[in-house]
Amino acid sequence: MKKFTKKSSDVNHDGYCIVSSVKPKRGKKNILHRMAIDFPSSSVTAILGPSGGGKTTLLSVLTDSIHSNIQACAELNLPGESAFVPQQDSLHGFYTVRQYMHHYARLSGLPRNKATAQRIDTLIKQLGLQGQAEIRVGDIFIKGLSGGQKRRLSIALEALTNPNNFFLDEPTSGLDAESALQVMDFLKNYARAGPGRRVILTIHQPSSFIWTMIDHVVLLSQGKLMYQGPRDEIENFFSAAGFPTQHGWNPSDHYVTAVNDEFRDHELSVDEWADLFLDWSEETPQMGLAKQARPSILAASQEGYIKTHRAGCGPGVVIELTYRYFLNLWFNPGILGTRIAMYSMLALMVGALFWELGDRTDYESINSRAAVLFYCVAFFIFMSVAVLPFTVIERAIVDKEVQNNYYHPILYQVSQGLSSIPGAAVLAGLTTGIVVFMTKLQNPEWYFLDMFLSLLVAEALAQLVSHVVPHFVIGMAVIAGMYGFFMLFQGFMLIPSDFPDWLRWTYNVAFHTYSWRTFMDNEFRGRTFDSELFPTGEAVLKAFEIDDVNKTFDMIVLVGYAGVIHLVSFFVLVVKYNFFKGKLAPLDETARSPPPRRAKTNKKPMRNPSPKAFTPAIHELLDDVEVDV
Ligand SMILES: Nc1ncnc2c1ncn2[C@@H]1O[C@H](COP(=O)(O)OP(=O)(O)OP(=O)(O)O)[C@@H](O)[C@H]1O
Repeated sequence: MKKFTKKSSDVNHDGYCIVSSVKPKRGKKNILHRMAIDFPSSSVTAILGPSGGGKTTLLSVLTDSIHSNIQACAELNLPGESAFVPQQDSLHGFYTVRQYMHHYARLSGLPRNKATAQRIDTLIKQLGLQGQAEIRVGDIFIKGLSGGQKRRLSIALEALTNPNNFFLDEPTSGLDAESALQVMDFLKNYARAGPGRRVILTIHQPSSFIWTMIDHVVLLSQGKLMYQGPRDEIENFFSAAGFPTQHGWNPSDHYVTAVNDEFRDHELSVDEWADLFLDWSEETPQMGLAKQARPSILAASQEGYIKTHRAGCGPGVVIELTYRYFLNLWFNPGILGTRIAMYSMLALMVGALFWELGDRTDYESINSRAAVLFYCVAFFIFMSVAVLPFTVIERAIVDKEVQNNYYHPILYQVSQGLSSIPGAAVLAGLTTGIVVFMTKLQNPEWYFLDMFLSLLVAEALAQLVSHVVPHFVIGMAVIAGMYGFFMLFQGFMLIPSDFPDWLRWTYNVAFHTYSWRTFMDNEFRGRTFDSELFPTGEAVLKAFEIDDVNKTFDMIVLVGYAGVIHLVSFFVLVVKYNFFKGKLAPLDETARSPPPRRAKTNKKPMRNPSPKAFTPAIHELLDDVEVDV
C-alpha cells in the first residue's frame, strides 16, 4: 500500500494537507473524511463540489480558522504567510478605494514611498478599479461601490502584502463574467509571480472560461475526496470511470453533478467515486500526493521570491486604527452626528423645562435639582448605547484583520479606548454648555468632568458588550438591562440604608452612583434654601446619605471603572481569538496511509468508455425539459 510520506518538517514549495477527520465535537458524523490533498506552488487550486460537500470546512482547516465546536485532526504544510479573503466583504464605507489601499499599506507597515504607491496603482488597475479609485466604498448611509467592486477591492487589499498562501472564499461570486475572468486572471498571475505562492479558492460554479484558468482541482462531495489533481487530468479520471464530459458541456458542471447523489440515485455512489479515485490515482503515474511539481509553471516564475509584508509595529497600528475610528466618527452620521443631534435636543429640552433653576431657592427647586441631575446621569449615559451597532458591525472587519495578522487584538482595544475620548469630550462639552447655561446649575467644570468620565465608562461598556454578543440587538438589550439595574441602585430611588441587606453591595457596583452623587455634591454643597426642612444643600446631601462624598475620589473611581472595563475587554478579545478558536489536532499515524476502501464496487474504472455510459439520470432530466419552438 502506498504511504503518504510527507512530514511537517518537509518545508518546501509543494504544499499539502492531510486530513484524518473533521467532525463536530458533539456528533459522530464526519464533516471531512480522511484525505490527502496537494497544493502545488505557483498554481491556482480550486476547491469545488456540491453544496454541503465540505468546501468551506476544508478552507477553514487550511486557514487554521475552524469553528470552536469542530474537532479537526489534520496536518498542513503551506509554508509562508497567509491571507484570507472571506466571502462576506467586511469593509469600512468611508474610505475611497485608493485611501483604503493606503490605509492597509500603513497598517501592514509597508514603507510610505513611491514603490508602495506604485504597487497600489498597479493593483487597482489589475483588478479593474481604476474608474472607482476615488469613489467611497459606501455603506448604509452612502451609495458607493457595487458588490462586485467591493469583492475586487477586498482581493486587492489582501494581495497588497504579497502573502504566499492566498485563500479566497468564493472570489467570483456576484461578479459578471468579464469581472470574474479578470479576477481569475489576476489570481493566476499572482500565483505565478513568485515561487512559494499558491492561490487556494472555493468556487461554486466556474464558467467554462474560468475552468480553464484553474491549475489544480479538489473535488469534494459529502466530505469525501472525489478527485484532487491537475485540472487537465480530471477529464481522464472521469472518462476512465465511464463518465466523460459530453461535447458542449461545462466540465465543472458535469463533475460536480456526477458526484452529487443527494437528489437522485446515480450510477456511482459517493463512496464508490471516492474508491475509484483512490484506485485510479494509484494506477496513474502522474497522480498521487504532492507529485505535481508542475515544472512548466515553476519555470514561468521568473520574478523570484517576493517577501510577504504584514503586521506593522505597535504604535503605528494604534495610531492608524485610532485615526480610522475618527474617520468613522466623522463620516458616519450614526455614530456621532445622530448622537450630537439627540444630545443637543435633549439638553435644550432640559434647559427649557428647568430654565434658570439654579437661581431658585424654594423647596420645590430642591426636588427639581435632584430630578434633573438624575435625568442627566440616566439618559445621557444611556444614549451611549448608540455606539454599539457600529462596534458590532466593525467586529467582522476586525475579525478579518486579526486573522490576517495585521495586528493583535490588544492594539485594537487600545485604539478603541483612545478613540472614545474626543467623542465623549464633544458630547460632554455640548450638554454642559447647553444645560448649565440654561439652568444656571453651578460649577460647569465639574459638571463637564463628571459627564465626560461617565460617557467614557459608558462607551467602554458598550465596546465590551459588543465583543461578546452575537448581534447588536442583543447587545442593546443587555446594556439597557444593565443600565436599568444601575439606575435602581444609584441611590436616587432609594437611599443606601433602605436597601435590603443582601443588595447593599449593588450601590457601590453601579457606576451611575459615582456620577450622580458627584453631580449632587457639585450642585448642593454650599447652597442655602428657603426651607425649614432643608435650609442648606448639605442637609439635602445628608438626606440622600451622600454628605461625605469626595468628588475627586468619585472621579478617580470612574477612571478606574473605564480602565477595568477596557482590561476585561482585552481579556475577552485574547480569549476569543486564542482559546475560543478551534485548534487543529495532530494526525495519528494511520492517517498517513490512504483511506480504507469503503464501498466494494465491481465498477472498475473503464479505460475506453463508450459515450453512452454517460450519467443516464442527467439525460433523463434533460429529456424531460420541453422546449417551445
Ligand atoms: N460547526 C459545524 N457543526 C456541525 N456541522 C457542521 C459545522 N460546519 C459545517 N457543518 C456541516 O458540514 C457540512 C459541510 O459544510 P460546509 O459549509 O463545509 O459545506 P460547503 O461545501 O461549503 O457548502 P456550501 O457550498 O453550501 O457553502 C454541512 O453538512 C454542514 O452542515
